[in-house]
Amino acid sequence: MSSTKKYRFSTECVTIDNPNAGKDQYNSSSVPIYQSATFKGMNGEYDYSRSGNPTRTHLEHHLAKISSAKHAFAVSSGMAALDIIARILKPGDEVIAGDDLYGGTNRLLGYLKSNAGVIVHHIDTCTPSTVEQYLNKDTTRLVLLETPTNPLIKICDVKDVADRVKASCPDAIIVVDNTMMSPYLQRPLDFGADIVYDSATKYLSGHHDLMAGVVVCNRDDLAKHMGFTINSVGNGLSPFDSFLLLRGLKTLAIRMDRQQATARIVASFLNKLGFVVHYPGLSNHPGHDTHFKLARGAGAVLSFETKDIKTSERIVGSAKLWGISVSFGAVNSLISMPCLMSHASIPAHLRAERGLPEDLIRLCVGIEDYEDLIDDLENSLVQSGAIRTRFTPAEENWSSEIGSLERIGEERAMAWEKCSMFEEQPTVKAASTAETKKEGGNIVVSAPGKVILFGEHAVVYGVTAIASSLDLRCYGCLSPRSDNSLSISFPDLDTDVTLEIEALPWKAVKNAHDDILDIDHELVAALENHFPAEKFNSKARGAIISFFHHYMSICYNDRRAVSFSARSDIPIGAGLGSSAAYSTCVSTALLILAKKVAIEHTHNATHISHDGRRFINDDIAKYVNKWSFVSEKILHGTPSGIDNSVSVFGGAISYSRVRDQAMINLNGFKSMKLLLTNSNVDRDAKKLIAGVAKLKQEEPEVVKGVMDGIQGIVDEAVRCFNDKDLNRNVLLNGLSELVRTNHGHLDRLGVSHPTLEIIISKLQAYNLKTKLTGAGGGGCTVTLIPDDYDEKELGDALQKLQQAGFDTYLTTVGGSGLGYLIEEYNLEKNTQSTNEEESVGPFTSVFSKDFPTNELNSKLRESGHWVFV
Ligand SMILES: Nc1ncnc2c1ncn2[C@@H]1O[C@H](COP(=O)(O)OP(=O)(O)OP(=O)(O)O)[C@@H](O)[C@H]1O
Ligand SMILES: C[C@@](O)(CCO)CC(=O)[O-]
Repeated sequence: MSSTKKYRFSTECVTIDNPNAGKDQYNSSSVPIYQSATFKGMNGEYDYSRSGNPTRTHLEHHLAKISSAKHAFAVSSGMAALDIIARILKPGDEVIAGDDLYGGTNRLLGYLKSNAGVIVHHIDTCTPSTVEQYLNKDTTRLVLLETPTNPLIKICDVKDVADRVKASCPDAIIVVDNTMMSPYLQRPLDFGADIVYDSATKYLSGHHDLMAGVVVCNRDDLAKHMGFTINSVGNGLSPFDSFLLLRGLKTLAIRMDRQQATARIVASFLNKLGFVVHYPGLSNHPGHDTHFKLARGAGAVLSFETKDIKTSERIVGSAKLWGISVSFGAVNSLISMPCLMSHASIPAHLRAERGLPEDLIRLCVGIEDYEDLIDDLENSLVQSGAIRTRFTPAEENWSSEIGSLERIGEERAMAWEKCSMFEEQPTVKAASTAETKKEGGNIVVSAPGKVILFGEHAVVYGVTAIASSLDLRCYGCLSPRSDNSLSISFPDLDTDVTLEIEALPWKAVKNAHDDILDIDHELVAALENHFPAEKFNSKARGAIISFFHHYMSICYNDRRAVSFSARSDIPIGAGLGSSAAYSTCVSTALLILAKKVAIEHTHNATHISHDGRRFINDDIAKYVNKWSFVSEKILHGTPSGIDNSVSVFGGAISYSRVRDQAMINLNGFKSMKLLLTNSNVDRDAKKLIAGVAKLKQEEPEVVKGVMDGIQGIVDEAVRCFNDKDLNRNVLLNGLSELVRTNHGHLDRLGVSHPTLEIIISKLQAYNLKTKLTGAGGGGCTVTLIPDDYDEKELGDALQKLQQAGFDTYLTTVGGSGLGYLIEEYNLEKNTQSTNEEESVGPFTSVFSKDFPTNELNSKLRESGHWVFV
C-alpha cells in the first residue's frame, strides 16, 4: 500500500479513496459492507474474509493514507494489535516496556513472560537514560513505548529513546502505542518508531460502538510478518466493524479538536482549584515541552489526584454527565478510577511500586458543551466534599493544601473566569433580522425586584437559595441629547447629575472593551473621587458610580450624549432587590445604546407569561445578566448574583452561585401568596453582607453550623416543591415551618433587627410564619399565606401592621424578568429626532418625581408594548 499526502489532515480523513478504482459497479459514495465470508472464483483478489475483505481493504488503505504510512492493518481490538506485534518475539527475547501501562497491555506481557519465555522489563521509559541501562545488544528485541502514558500522563521522548535504542541495538524494534493521541496529533513513525498501533475502539472510531485495533508501519519485513499472523490467527477486522471504523475516521479531526479544547478548560479548572492535575496541555506539566516536540495537541485525557480514595470514589459516584466507564476516546465524556477499573488487573503492590496513586481519577473528555461538563464536575466535587464553596473577603488567601480542600467562592469564581479565556465571548445578536431600534430614539426598559424565600446570605457562601421575581419593578429610560453632556436623574433619590462627557475620568478606564466584563476597580476608585461622599447621598452615589462605570466601559468607543432616568416602585433598600432591578435597567439600556445587543422591534409581540413566550432571547439575557452582576458588585461588594439573575430572568428559582448560572425553575413557588411587610428601617446591604463575612472570620464554626442548617432547609424546600404528590396544605404548612427556622439562622448571623422581630411576633399572633428577606438589618419581612387562610384574620393582621407604621404588600410572585418597551410612538412616526425634548417624548413626565410610581407601568403601556425575557 502506498500513500501520497495531498491534503491537510481533516480533508484526508473525509476523502476516502477507492483502492480498487473502477471496481464498484454502482459508484457508491460510501464504502459498501462486503458482509461475505467467501468470494467465488479461483483467481480473484479475495477468496476468504479472514485473509482479506474489500471493506477492510478500503479501511486499511485509508488508515495508511491518514497515517502517512506504507502499511496498515485493521484487527479486532487494540489488544489484538499488540498480540500481532508481539508474535514477532521469540523465547529469550527481551522486551522493555513502561511502568505506567494500560492494564490489558500489562496482562498480555505478563502472559508472554510466564508462558513464552520472553523477558519483560517494566521501567520508566519516560527517562531515556533508564531505558539505555536495560538495553542488551543481543537480546533486546522490542521496546514498547506509550506517550502520554495512561493514566499518569507521563511523556516519553520517543525520538530520544529511539535514537539510543537504534545506536546500541539496531535489531530492536520500537513500538509505540499511539491510542491517546491518534495519527491526527502524533506520528511516532516520523520520530524513529518502527511500528505504531492504536486501539481504534478509542478516538479513531470515536463512538464506543465497536472494538478495533490498527497497526501501521513503513518496514516491509515487519508488515509481511504481521500480515502473515493476521491471516493465520484470523483476527482481521470484520466487514461491518471496518465500515463503522471508516465512518468514524471521517470525523476524527473535528472530534479531536473539540475534545481537546474542552479538556484544556477542564484541566485548567481543576488546576486552578489546586488539584494535582496530569495533562500535558498545562504549562506546569513536567513533560509539556517534550510532548509538544512530538505532538500537535495535548489530547483529551487527563487525570487528577484528590489524595483520598473515598473522596475520589464519591466524586466518581456523584458524576451524572461524566459516565463511569473504562476506555476513552468516545464522543461522551467518561470518568473513572483507573486502580479500580482499567488498571485493576495490575496487582495493588505493583501499582504502588509503579507510583500509580489509588485515588487517581481519570477524565476522558467528550464533545458535550464544556459548561455542562464543568457544572457536573463541580457539582461532584462539591457533593463529594472535595471542595466547599467558602467565601472569605478578598484579602484572605486561599489555602492550597489538598485533602481538606476548601475553596473560596470568590476565588473559585475568579479561577473560573480565568478559565473562560478559552471560552468564546458571548455573541449577542438581534433575535432576527426584523426591524431593530431606530437610532436616536428612547430606550425604555424595566426589571423586577425579588423576594428571597430561603437562603439569603448563605447563598453568598455557596448554599442554594430560593427566590422569585416580584410584580414591583424598576424602570429606566435612556434618551439622546443634542449637546456633549450626560445627565442622570434619580427622582426616587432626589438626585440629578449633569456633566460633560469628557469631564469623566476616562484615563482610568482599564476595560476599554466589554470582553473583560468585570468590575474595573481603578475606574470605580476614580469615580469615587469624582463623586465624593460629602457631596452625594450614599444611595445616589452608588447608583451614579455604577451608571458611569458601565457607561465608560460599555460605550468607551462610542461616547454618545444621553440622559438616563430611573424610577422604581420597589421600595429602595428594603431587601426586595431594588439595586438588582436598577442594575439590570442600566446594563440593558447601555448595551442597547452601544449596539452590543439588539432587540427586534415588532408591532405584534404578545407576552403570554414568563414561561410562555420568551421574546428576548437567552443569549441577550445572559449577557445583560453578567453586566448586571458587575453593577451589583459595585453596589453590594460581594453579592452572590441571585438578585440580578432573578431580575433578568424572572420566575421562581432555586439558585446556587457554585456556578452563577445554576438556576432551576420552581413552578410550585409561583402560585404562593406572600405578604411583604416593610419595617421602613433603613439599612445598608453592603455593610450587612460584609458583617456576615466578618462573623465568619471570627466565629467560623458558628457560621458553618448556620450555613449547613440553611442548606438543609433549602434542600427540604426544593424537595417539597418538586414533589407533585404532596398535598398543597401539607406543602404550605411545611414551608411555613421552614420559614420560621430559616429566620432563626439569620438572626444568629446578626442580620435581624428589633423592628423585624416585632413584625414577626405580631404575625405569629395570627399563626403566620415570617422571616426577614434580603440582606435584613431592617427592610422587609416575608410571610407565607396559606391558601385557605381566613380573609378576615388576614385583614386584621394587615391592619395591625399598618397601625404600627409598617407598609404591607400582598403579592404573588414569579412574573416576567427584564422587559423592553417597543415604542409605538417611535415606530409610527419613525422618529429620528435630534431635539432632546421631542425625542424624550411622552417619557419626560413619566420619569419625573411627581408621577406616581404605582402608575408607571400602565402609563408606559400607553406608549407601546413590552417584550420580556
Ligand atoms: N430607583 C432607583 N434610582 C436610583 N438608584 C436606585 C434605584 N433603586 C435602587 N437603586 C440603587 O440600589 C441601591 C439599593 O440597594 P440595596 O442593596 O441597599 O437595597 P435593595 O437592593 O433594595 O435590597 P436587597 O439588596 O437586600 O434586596 C440604592 O442605594 C441605589 O444605589
Ligand atoms: C444578602 C444577599 O444574600 C441577598 C441580598 O438580596 C446578598 C446576595 O446574595 O447577593
